[in-house]
Amino acid sequence: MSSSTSQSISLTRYLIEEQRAGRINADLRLLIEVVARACKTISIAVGKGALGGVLGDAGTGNIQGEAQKKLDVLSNEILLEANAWGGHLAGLASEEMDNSHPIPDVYPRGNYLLLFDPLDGSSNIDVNISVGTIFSVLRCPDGVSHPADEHFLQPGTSQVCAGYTTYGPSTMLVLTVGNGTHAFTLDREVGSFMLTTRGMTIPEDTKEFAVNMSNQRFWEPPMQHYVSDLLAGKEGSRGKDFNMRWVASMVADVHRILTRGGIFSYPLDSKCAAKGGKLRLMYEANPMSFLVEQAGGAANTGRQRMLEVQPNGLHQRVPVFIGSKNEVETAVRYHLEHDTAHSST
Ligand SMILES: O=P(O)(O)OC[C@H]1O[C@](O)(COP(=O)(O)O)[C@@H](O)[C@@H]1O
Ligand SMILES: [Mg+2]
Ligand SMILES: [Mg+2]
Repeated sequence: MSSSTSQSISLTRYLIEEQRAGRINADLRLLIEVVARACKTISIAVGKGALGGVLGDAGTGNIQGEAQKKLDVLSNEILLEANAWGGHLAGLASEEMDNSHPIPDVYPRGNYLLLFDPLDGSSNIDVNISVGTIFSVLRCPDGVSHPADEHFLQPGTSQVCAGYTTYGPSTMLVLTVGNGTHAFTLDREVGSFMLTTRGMTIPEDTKEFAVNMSNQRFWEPPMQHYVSDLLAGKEGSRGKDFNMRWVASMVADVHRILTRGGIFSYPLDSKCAAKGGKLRLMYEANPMSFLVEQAGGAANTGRQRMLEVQPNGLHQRVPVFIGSKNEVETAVRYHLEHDTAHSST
């Protein structure tokens, strides 16, 4: 499993190590620092809860057709403000904004594109359960000075960095720049993210699954079959008992999996089929998939490796199976066997 570090180094020191090793350049290092600083500000706002007047609905909606929470809007503004001045971006895109935003000429600009889910797990904000921020970094295509939505539509394999922050009992940042996945814990006294787990690794097998079971009757047959075999336990074809967890904050569910293994899935169901799924490819599924693959896990739509999906829209939704490698492959096998058996009919 992963190695917790007795002598913890700061995020800045870790990023300088990566830059010295030639794996990242100064611009990406500074961009990550800007995002981390914005997440510290969000962590303070989340931590204030009712005292800070940040709970409840904002009274506005987003392009997803969802009612925005005050913290969705506030977190988005904090990330926008911090990155507009950062000087490392050509453009950014967010769950809470209809279209991407090129960085205006008056600001210092860079060659990266940032995508983010400013506040993940919004349904848990008002009930004091862990929420988070998820982000993904791509390169701006050469010769493009004012990137538009289409310039962000790069497959997950093109990500140069991905991360999330969880605002829970402690605030943690989990990050990859393509050299493993590492966890940093915010030391509130010092105000710095300190490396607490270097090289997170996900066990290949697991006895723990996470899915919103209340959607069961809307699932496709292969998903019904897969989950009923999990629930059948050791008396069933899987020959072992499985436990279930569902926080309803993807960051919290995936963090548990990066820490002790498991499988998280938000499959296609007849309620969200027209939209292609519930969770968003560009700023939820792709960054989480990069982090999980870098920790030895797997991520799939049920029919395709997540990171190879060619995006067709900024807010595109996809089915998600992510976590322990062998368990994700098992879930995929149920789908492929079903599709093969039903391909002629
Ligand atoms: O409400 P459900 O069906 O349990 O869905 C929960 C899922 O929706 C999400 O809250 C969607 O993300 P946002 O909160 O960023 O919109 C995920 O974090 C979570 O995994
Ligand atoms: Mg989300
Ligand atoms: Mg969100």
